[in-house]
Amino acid sequence: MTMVFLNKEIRDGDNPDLTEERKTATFDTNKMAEVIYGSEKLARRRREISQAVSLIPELADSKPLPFLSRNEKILESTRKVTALNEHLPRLINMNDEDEAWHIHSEVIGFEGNPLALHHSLFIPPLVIQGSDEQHEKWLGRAKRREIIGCYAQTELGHGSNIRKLETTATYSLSTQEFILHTPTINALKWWPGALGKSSNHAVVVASLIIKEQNYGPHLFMVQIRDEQSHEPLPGIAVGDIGPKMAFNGADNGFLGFNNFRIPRGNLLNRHCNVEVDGTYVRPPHDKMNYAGMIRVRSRMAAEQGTFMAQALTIAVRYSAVRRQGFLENKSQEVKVLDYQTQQHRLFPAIARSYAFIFCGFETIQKYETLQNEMNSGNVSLMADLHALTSGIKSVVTYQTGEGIEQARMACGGHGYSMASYISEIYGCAIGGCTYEGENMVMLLQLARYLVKSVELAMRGKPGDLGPMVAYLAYPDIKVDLVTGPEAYVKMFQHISKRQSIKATEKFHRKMESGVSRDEAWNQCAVELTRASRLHTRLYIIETFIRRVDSIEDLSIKMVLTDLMNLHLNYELLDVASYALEDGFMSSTQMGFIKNQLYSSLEKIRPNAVSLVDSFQFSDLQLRSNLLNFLFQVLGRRDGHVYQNLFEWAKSSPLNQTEVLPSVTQYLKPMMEKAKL
Ligand SMILES: CC/C=C\C/C=C\C/C=C\C/C=C\C/C=C\C/C=C\C=C\C(=O)SCCNC(=O)CCNC(=O)[C@H](O)C(C)(C)COP(=O)(O)OP(=O)(O)OC[C@H]1O[C@@H](n2cnc3c(N)ncnc32)[C@H](O)[C@@H]1OP(=O)(O)O
Ligand SMILES: Cc1cc2nc3c(=O)[nH]c(=O)nc-3n(C[C@H](O)[C@H](O)[C@H](O)COP(=O)(O)OP(=O)(O)OC[C@H]3O[C@@H](n4cnc5c(N)ncnc54)[C@H](O)[C@@H]3O)c2cc1C
Repeated sequence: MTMVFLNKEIRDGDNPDLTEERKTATFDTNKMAEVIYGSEKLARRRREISQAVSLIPELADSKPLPFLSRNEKILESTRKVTALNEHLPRLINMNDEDEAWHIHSEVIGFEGNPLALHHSLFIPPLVIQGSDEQHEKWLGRAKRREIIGCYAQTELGHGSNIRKLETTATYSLSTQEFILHTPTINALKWWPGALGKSSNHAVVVASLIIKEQNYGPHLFMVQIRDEQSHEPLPGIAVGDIGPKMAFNGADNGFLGFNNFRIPRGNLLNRHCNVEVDGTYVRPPHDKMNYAGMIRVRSRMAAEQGTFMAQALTIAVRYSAVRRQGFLENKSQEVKVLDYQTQQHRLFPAIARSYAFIFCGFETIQKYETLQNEMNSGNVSLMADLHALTSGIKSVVTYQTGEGIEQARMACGGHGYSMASYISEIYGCAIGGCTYEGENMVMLLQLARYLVKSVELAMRGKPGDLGPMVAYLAYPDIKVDLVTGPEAYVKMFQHISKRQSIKATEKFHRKMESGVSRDEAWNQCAVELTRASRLHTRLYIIETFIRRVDSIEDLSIKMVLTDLMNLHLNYELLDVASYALEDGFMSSTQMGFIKNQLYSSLEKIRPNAVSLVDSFQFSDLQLRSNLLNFLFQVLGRRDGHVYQNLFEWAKSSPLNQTEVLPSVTQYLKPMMEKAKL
């Protein structure tokens, strides 16, 4: 197989409609990939990895995954991930997390696997919260995969409100051990990925109790299964929680403890500790134990942006080969991509994918700075990054869900088939609205920060506002949108500021009228979450503009400017009512935004296929290659969807026999009976 990524390069046998699209592009997709992934080297490495993977047959799916049972899915994902691990040292730089993520998502896809959480949720908290001694003890073993782990925090009864987790870790002075216990059914750990059947270790989050005092949630390293037999250890009840909307190649699980003892040294104690005599040593920040969650949230914008980009690659390519209906020329049906409604469905989502990826790389860097600062004892950046990532995680997951669903609908009936792969992407991505902090809960976390910031501004202390919220104290000066992106930012700042102030004032008025603080907060919660969304969308816009400003290559800058303008107009139109309400935006400006939006769609049209080609997802990653094996087929780079859809249907297990037992056992007798 030849892997070809240059948009202008034409491959024999590709669907001519797609070839035509690639010819009209005004830029080089390899150059765009450098911008998306950060550098020539990073983009090239991704291509090299995809190329290498494509040459190893055992890394491909052996069957179309939707036709497999749950057990078969887990077996298949485990087969692939263990085969992959054998090849990894040769294929990637083992210290590079992005390369690891890329190769896993290529080989495993969205079905998950029993090691996915080992790398993303078990090792990181051990690194962040474990002492050097603890790293010595477990980290090497974990990295070598001598042990398999997961992150067990959520319980049957509590996920969002961590302070109320019921699993206890009681310090025993006499034996210098912690006794882990699950006092009620509600306290069973519930959801942790890879816990059910695969892990033999877990980082367990439990309430630390010393001399009957509760010190809140802390992290403990716990062995849950025997390393030889893989049987649960005495005092442990563990199992799978059953099938989910997606991610069924992974075994999310439950876990209960019956007075299960672990040594004192198993409390992850880089930042806090329990001394032999039971003295508690506080961490430098109250929420230090939550740092791992900030880390994961900081990675979600780029991750979700990539998920949406995959669905869009499938939908845009398909829309360029799907012909249905007529425009002016009645002798040939048009590509559905030529319909304005189709463009409006897909192009703003392409812009959001780019925006999320750009924003995501910034937040990952911010987290790395935080991590370095924390290691040297400075925790002052935690509050800001917690607020920022809480908002970003919520907005990107929701909008990614919207974008993927639009991609599905854009593929008509074939989008609803699992052959499109879009439902699997959707099922996995939409989980992001819930995992790593339910979206409303996280928006309300950001709202706390915004309310405090507005209060500072109201108290005449704008100098105390961080750069992220400085605009809350800016004066209102009308803007002329014709002048370009800065004016859009100012308009958005006004909208966001006004909503934050309105929500804060409402909250204050409620309290002044005698309503308790918590009740007043709840009565303003919808307005508060609106403020958080606006603030976050403003932040994403600003990162997009910053990124485009930094680009030197003219052809790339031009097409990304078109995409950015589309984003600016789409986003502003979506929230225009906030600015129309107080007259900050005129109806003439509203008309201008709409016209700009429609003209952006036209400008993007010739580059649409190349904009998605630039993500450089392989056919394997999109589950769209149908070489020796049968996979999902809609997003194929070569555009040959129809014959492959037919092959896919033929491979359905239902078609392996002409007459099914459902017919012989039930339908046939029913019809016979009806004849009597
Ligand atoms: C190598 C790659 C391998 C494989 C890849 C293969 C394939 C890829 C393809 C697909 C994979 C895709 C996806 C994966 C699929 C599944 C996901 C799997 C994992 C999911 C994991 C989880 O979900 S883990 C559990 C996460 N749980 C949560 O997030 C819980 C949310 N709740 C909380 O965080 C807290 O309870 C709370 C923050 C909401 C409230 O905490 P609380 O203690 O009650 O605090 P408050 O009283 O509200 O606030 C007090 C002050 O504290 C401040 N605060 C709170 N948190 C923080 C913080 N983290 N940092 C700093 N400050 C914080 C808060 O702001 C308050 O401050 P004030 O000043 O206002 O007082
Ligand atoms: C695919 C997947 C993988 C997961 N993997 C893991 C894992 O590996 N490890 C792990 O520990 N956990 C994991 N989880 C669990 C996940 O983190 C929790 O489900 C999530 O944090 C939400 O908590 P919850 O289930 O308690 O939701 P709830 O909090 O019960 O949410 C229910 C509703 O209540 C609302 N609500 C709750 N509190 C408030 C509030 N204060 N204000 C306003 N509204 C509120 C929510 O907005 C929501 O609408 C996973 C979950 C999923 C779906």
